[in-house]
Amino acid sequence: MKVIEIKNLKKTYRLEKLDVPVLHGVNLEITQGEFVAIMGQSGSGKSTLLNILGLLDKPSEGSYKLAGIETSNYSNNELAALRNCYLGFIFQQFNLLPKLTILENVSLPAIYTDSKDKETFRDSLKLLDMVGLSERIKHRPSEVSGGQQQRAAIARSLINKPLIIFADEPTGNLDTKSSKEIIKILEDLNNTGITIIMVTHEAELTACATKIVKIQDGLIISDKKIAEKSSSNPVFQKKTFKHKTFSLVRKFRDYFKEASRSLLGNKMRSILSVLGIMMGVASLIAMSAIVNGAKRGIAKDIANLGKPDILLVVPSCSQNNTYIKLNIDDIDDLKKNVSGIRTVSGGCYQREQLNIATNSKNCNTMLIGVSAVYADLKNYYISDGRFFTETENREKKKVAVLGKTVIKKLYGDENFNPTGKYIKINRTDFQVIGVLQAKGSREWRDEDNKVIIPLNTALYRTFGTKELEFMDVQVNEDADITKVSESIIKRLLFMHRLPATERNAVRVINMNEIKKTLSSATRTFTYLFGSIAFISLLIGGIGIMNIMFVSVSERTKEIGLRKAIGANNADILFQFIIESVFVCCIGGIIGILFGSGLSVITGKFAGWAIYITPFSIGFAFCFSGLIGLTFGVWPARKAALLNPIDALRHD
Ligand SMILES: Nc1ncnc2c1ncn2[C@@H]1O[C@H](COP(=O)(O)OP(=O)(O)OP(=O)(O)O)[C@@H](O)[C@H]1O
Repeated sequence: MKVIEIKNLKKTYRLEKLDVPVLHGVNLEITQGEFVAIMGQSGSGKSTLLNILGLLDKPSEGSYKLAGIETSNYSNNELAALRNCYLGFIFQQFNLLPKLTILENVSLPAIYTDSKDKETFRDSLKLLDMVGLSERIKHRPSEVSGGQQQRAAIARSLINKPLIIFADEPTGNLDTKSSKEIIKILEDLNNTGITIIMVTHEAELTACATKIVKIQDGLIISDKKIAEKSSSNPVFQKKTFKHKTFSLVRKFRDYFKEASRSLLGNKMRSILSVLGIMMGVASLIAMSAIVNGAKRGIAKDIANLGKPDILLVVPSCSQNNTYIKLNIDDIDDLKKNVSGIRTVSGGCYQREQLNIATNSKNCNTMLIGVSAVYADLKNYYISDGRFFTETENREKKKVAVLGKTVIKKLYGDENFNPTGKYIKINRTDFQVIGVLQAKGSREWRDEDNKVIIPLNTALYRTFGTKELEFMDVQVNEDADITKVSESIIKRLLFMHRLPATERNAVRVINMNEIKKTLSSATRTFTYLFGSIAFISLLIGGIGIMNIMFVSVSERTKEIGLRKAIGANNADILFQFIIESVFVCCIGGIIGILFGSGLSVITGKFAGWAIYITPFSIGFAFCFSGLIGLTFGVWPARKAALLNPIDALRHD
């Protein structure tokens, strides 16, 4: 049976502006089981012909039938499958992958087939035994001699049980003894029915050939059959030349294995790739931790501002150095005479910190005197006991509500319930009637380090003053807050007998405005830090792309070899994309750990609130994978589209 039939085959290489015709209409027939030696002078076109016969290159013109089927109708992927299943290659340069062991090199073509791992392992061992390399399976190519490398390459070419073996000057780099050994192996293989097509310069190596084809200036000048030999390889009849498909799961497992192998094989390059993305992810995590911490703090501040629609009234200094001395009568006056007001709370606090003593323990804290409605307006919740009533306020009762920090300082345990007990404020006994629910501390400010007493008690018994420091005015829901604010100023100026020109003697602050400002500051923070982190990740991604391009360029020969032994475009594309995604995900994980550690340490030293959310961790990880995918596609595509023979010839 004719296994190869070519008619009028031409090949012209196209250089930039120059056409180089190499084969000028070659006709050749090879029968199954033959051992063909192709000979000719250097530059005559032997390798070009062999590469076309081996489906590594395409002819410019003419017909090439492999097993009776025209090959020009096959797609690139089908050609890859044909190379993988039916053809074996032995190169002058051996083309073993230096980072893989001899055993791994031999098994390599099997990863592009559907054969089982165990089978491949067993077959590889058998083949290595056959070529006399059983003792060297764990060695790397650089650790064995040239002859041994070529024997390993022969074993590799046999792993998928090929029907034809193409050998391009297989002994070109070997000494005489090794050359003889290699030719002997090829002869033995030919005796099992495998067709051998070998390019050689050396006439003595053609002793075992059954046919010698001589080529000169791109034309066959002699095609001489020396011995009659043909075989009817039973495998040949069983096999069909069609593209095989096999489990995607297995394919991806192999891509993953190849990617990790290649990353481990190029540690320095992998570390550099990981580093770039790691820094990007670390900055993303650190920034999101800081922004989320700040957001939480701001949210707490907003909550501490109390109910919505509250106006804070505070004395202020006008241009004439006048300021309104707010007093307790203003509270009732505003309630009565300004429409749109729901309730008013007055307040004063001791700026100098007080000494509160009980059981001989002292504690410095903030003493605040407020109206009974204050707790409701400012969202103060009581964890034990109760807040004081308006009656207790009017009757100047000596009762106090304590914050958790005060309790901890006085009783040693913040969970202690001191209701009913007495504490001394300025040598006067106050009964503790309630405990404030913890609000937490924010940077230097501890919201729980306070004692609240009724306003009248504070003014008349403790502070000895009639001046209020602030008033909180809650506005009706349907009222226009700006108008109410204006009316309050007018009423206070009137009550304190000040002209309208002194309107700056009091300030009315709209808490809603403050809330809006805080929220918009949070948003600005998020966008600012988010874009910085995004840019640093982008830079990391561009770094990955550069390194991947370098990797593709460094490994062009490897890509050529993989394609020669059967990898199709998708195999190469996925291998490189998975490598890039894999590197980015590892960079992402290290970046998450590094960024979290960094933000916690920075937070401790700078006194910033830090909050690392599971979302930001998940987002950083997925985003780093996405960066790997996005920036890996271009280099991977470049690798996938390489022509096998051009890639193999790459230096
Ligand atoms: N990719 C290419 N682009 C342009 N010219 C090429 C290319 N490959 C080969 N050639 C040219 O084609 C001609 C034949 O090359 P080929 O490698 O087939 O010769 P050969 O007979 O195998 O030679 P040798 O025995 O020295 O390997 C040479 O002149 C070579 O320069």
